Amino acid sequence: MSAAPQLVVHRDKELMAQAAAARLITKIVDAQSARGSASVVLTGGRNGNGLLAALHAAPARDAVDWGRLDLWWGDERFLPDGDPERNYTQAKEALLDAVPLDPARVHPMPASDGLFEADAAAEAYAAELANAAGPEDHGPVPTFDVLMLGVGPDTHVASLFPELPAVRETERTVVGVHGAPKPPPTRTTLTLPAIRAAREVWLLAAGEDKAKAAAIALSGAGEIQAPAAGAYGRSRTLWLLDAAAASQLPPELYPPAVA
Ligand SMILES: O=C(O)[C@H](O)[C@@H](O)[C@H](O)[C@H](O)COP(=O)(O)O
Repeated sequence: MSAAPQLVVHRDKELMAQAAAARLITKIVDAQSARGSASVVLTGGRNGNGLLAALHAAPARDAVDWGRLDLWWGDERFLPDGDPERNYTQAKEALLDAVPLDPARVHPMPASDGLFEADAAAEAYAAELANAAGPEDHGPVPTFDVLMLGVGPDTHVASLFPELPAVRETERTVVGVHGAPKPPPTRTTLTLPAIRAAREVWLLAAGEDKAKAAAIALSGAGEIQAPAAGAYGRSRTLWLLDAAAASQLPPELYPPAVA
């Protein structure tokens, strides 16, 4: 488990998205320089897609070698391929269709009109992750350089919702979700063990509607009641917030004490 979460608070959600995009570019470029490729897990939702749109517009965008980037998803809404509500569809619109990715290195989660129903789709994605893992990963998923997670107002991350079975999973890396409180009800999601395989986990929270969730998750809540509290990386856990989302954090967490 990484040390205590780090917090970075930006003025507003637009600046948070731009700063997070710049941070991601640097992280990818550093990984590609050190290891020849980079591995990133994308998240759905307004903050996740806002970051991708900011990355699309970033002046340094093409410092990334897009052909040597592996993209995975933290969760997916179990809908037909091309459905506008799929996280993959929205990521393509926000960024992916505008950059020269290697299609073999882009790994969307299965759609509902494919070969599988949701639970089997989750098993298939877990197998794809395991197939991509090497001896150096010491586990059933590749070592992601950055795994990004939007934070829901109820503290959910990916499709791990408070008290539901998926957040309690301790063995499998991907599971199906049924009866999700955030539509659509059927989803597939990485589990906390898979999330924790990442070198760095970045949690994105912008907007007043995330203030309570951020305060709960960062104040010692348990992961079953507050899944965001259980999302941490091997070497770093970074919360990227805007001032509105940070507005209810306890004073010992934010603002930082003046040295
Ligand atoms: O499929 C999804 O909906 C997302 O993966 C989900 O986990 C999202 O990141 C959060 O609900 C935050 O969404 P917003 O950024 O839109 O609040």
